Amino acid sequence: MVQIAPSILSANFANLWAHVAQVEAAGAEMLHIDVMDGHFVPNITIGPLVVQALRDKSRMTFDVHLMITNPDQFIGEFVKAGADIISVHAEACTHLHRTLQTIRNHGIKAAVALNPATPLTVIEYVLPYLDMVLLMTVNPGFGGQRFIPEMVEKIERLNTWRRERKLNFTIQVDGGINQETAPLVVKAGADILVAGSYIFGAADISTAIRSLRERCG
Ligand SMILES: O=C(CO)[C@@H](O)[C@H](O)COP(=O)(O)O
Ligand SMILES: [Co+2]
Repeated sequence: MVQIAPSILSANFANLWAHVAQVEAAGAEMLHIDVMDGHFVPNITIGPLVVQALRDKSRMTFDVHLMITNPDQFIGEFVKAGADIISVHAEACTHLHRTLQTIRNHGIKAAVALNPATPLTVIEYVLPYLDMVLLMTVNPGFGGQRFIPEMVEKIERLNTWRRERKLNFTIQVDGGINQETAPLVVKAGADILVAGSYIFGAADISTAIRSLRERCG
C-alpha cells in the first residue's frame, strides 16, 4: 500500500503543531521535513530545533530531506533532534558512499535524493547502502510547483533496477503530487508520496489524504 508523507513546507508555521497533528490524526505514515540552507537551494527553511520541537509531540516517522551543501556537518544534529530517515542530495555529496555510512552508523535509515536533471547512474554503485531513493519531480526549493512529466520514466527505470537486482529500497517521489499525478507515479513504481500543498492547502486534510490513497488503488 502506498505511504503518504505530508511535507511541512506548506504547513502553517504560525501554528505548526496544530497543523501537523491533523496529518497524524488522518493516518499519514511519515512527516516530510524540508530543510533548506539558501545555498544548495534558493530558499531557507528550518533546522534541528524545529524537528526536536515536533519530535516531542509526534509519533510519526520523521523523514528529513536535507537540501543543504555539506550535509555531513549536520547529520548528527538531525539524528539527535529525532530524524528516522535522512535524505541527502547526491549533488551535494562529494563522498556519497561515506555520507550514507555515516547516516546508517547513527542507527537510522539512509536515503539519497536526486534532482530532476541528475541521472540514476549517479547512485548505481551505492544502491545496496540505501533504504530509500527520493526522486524529485520538481526542482527543489519551493512547494506548489508543477510535476515534471519526464520523471515518470525515471521512476519506472529505478523500479526495474530494483526488481532486476533484487534490492529492497523504497522509492519516494517529491514535488507536484496531487490527485492527477499520484496514480501515474504509483503505477511507475513509487511507494511513498510526498505531498505538501495538496495536503496542507486542502480545506479538509483527511479527505485530501484519503483521496490520494483511493486514486492509487
Ligand atoms: O522538497 C520539496 C521542495 O523542495 C518538497 O518536499 C515540496 O515541499 C513539495 O511540495 P508540493 O510540490 O507537494 O507542494
Ligand atoms: Co522535500
